[in-house]
Order: sequence, then structure tokens, then C-alpha cells
Amino acid sequence: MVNTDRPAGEWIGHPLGRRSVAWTERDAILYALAVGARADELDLVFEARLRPLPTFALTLAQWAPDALGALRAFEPGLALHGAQRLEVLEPLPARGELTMTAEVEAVWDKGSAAVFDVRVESRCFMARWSIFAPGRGDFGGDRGPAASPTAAEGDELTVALATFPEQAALYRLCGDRHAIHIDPAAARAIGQPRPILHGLCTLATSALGLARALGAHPADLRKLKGRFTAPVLPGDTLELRAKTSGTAADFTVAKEGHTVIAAGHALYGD
Ligand SMILES: C/C=C/C(=O)SCCNC(=O)CCNC(=O)[C@H](O)C(C)(C)COP(=O)(O)OP(=O)(O)OC[C@H]1O[C@@H](n2cnc3c(N)ncnc32)[C@H](O)[C@@H]1OP(=O)(O)O
Repeated sequence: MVNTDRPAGEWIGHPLGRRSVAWTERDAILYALAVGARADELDLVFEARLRPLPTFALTLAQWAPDALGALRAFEPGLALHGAQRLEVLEPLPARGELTMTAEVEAVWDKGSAAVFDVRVESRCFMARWSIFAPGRGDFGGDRGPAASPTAAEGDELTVALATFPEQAALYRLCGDRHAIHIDPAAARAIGQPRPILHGLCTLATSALGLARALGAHPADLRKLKGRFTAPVLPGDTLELRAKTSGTAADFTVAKEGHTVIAAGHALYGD
């Protein structure tokens, strides 16, 4: 049951604590395979050369939005991942341990829903989850900034992105075990025909495909953001359209002509 004694707006500024999470090469390689790395991308899948994908950090930080759900700020079984931002400060080592702190940065009142922004900080990255929580709006709060425009006209790059049927079953082993990604009954409860792909898996698959198309190293990702506008099912074929400038790109991702990621942006450096 949701913590109805506490209106959604009262979670603003709520500290979610500090946590240290450790990982090994095996975790980083499993993650890379789950987001579509190929066996010949040795920097991503071979421990002797390993450069963890920066988006792997988001699995290390998944405890933070989960902690807010565990506090019943919203109903975890109904909430959807609405949007994500990642800023890389330092590369992740192939194995290590990272201490992170997290708080509820903002809560937006969307009427029928609330959007909870959870911010996670560490020496290697800053990340922000926006969790769309149906039934938690109408608390008299601010609606928040309007959605940023999607990629400008004049697409320069189109990339086909293949997802695969077992992808959500594999990705969940990397740290996000919400039932909607594996249990048909849980997926039906949110109106989906079968378990859906994790938004972060779709976003990371997009960042990997985009890096390949730009000729950038995927481990050189510096910034990434995107807004999840419709669910993706494992096995869907997606199309990424980007307007690029050097190693920066504004992008959208679509499934059969319907946008599934809007307002995407990625920047790769070295
Ligand atoms: C634990 C889960 C983990 C996961 O990985 S879940 C899988 C990944 N996520 C998804 O598949 C979600 C896909 N997105 C959707 O299905 C829909 O998209 C939503 C259900 C999230 C929202 O759709 P709708 O209910 O039709 O809302 P609206 O009428 O489009 O917008 C109502 C207000 O909510 C804001 N909003 C809509 N989508 C998002 C979003 N994705 N992130 C943040 N805010 C959002 C809008 O802007 C607007 O507010 P304004 O009127 O003030 O503009």
C-alpha cells in the first residue's frame, strides 16, 4: 500500500541514504551482453581489455529509486520509469566499489500521476531517475518543466536497433528485478501483453548502437538522457534517428513508427 499519509510533494528533499556497491569484471561483461554488446567487441566483453560501459553505473545505483519505492512513496507495481539522465565524471574501473548518495530531488504534480526525480551522486557519475507514479498526483504541486523538444528536423543518421526475446530476462540479472520485466501477470497488471524491457536497457542499447554509428568508443560516453514514452517488448526492432554534431547527438527511438524514447541526447568524448 502507498504511504497515503504523506502526500507526494512531501518527499521533496527526502534523503535516500548512502550506499557502497561493489562489482567485478563478470558483472560489467554480463551487463554489456545484456545491452547488446557483440562477442568481437573485446573492450566490452573480455576481462583482459575491459572498459565497462558507463551506463553500467545505472545498475549500481538502482538501489536508490528502489529505496523510494520500498518506502511506499508510490506503488512500485504500478510505477513506470519515465526518464533518465546520466553524467559521467570518471570512468568506472573494471572492478571496484563505489559509494553513492541519493535523495529525492523533485516531485512534479502531473494531475493523474506524480513524477519523482531521484538523484544519485558518486565520484564517477551523477544520475537522475524520473519515476512516473500513477495515482500520486493532484497534491497541489508544481507541474514541472514542459517536455523538451524531440530531435530537430533534418535527420542525419538512422540506426536499426535489434532487441532480443531473452533481453529483459538477462538484463534483470544486472540488478533490476521488478516483476513487470519477467512475470506475465505483473505485466498484464500494468496493461501490457507480456513482460516489457527495462527502460534503461533500451536506453543503453540505443547508446551502444549510436556509438557504433558515430565511430565513437561506447565506453567514452560522457552524457546521456532520454524520456521513455511507450513500452518496448523484448524482441522489438527499433529505429534510432539522430541529428549529430561531432560526437554529440540528439535522438529519438521509434518502434513501428511510434516513439519509445523522446528527447534523447548523447555525448561521447575521449
Ligand atoms: C520500475 C519500472 C522500470 C521500467 O523500466 S518501466 C519500462 C520503461 N518505461 C516505460 O515503458 C514507460 C513508457 N511511457 C509511457 O508508457 C507513458 O509515457 C507514461 C505512462 C509514462 C505517461 O503517459 P500518459 O499517462 O499518457 O501521460 P501523458 O498524458 O503523456 O502526460 C501526462 C503528464 O506527464 C508527463 N509525462 C509523460 N510521460 C512522462 C515521462 N516519460 N517522464 C516524465 N514525465 C512524463 C507529461 O509531460 C504530462 O505533463 P505536462 O502536462 O506537464 O506536460
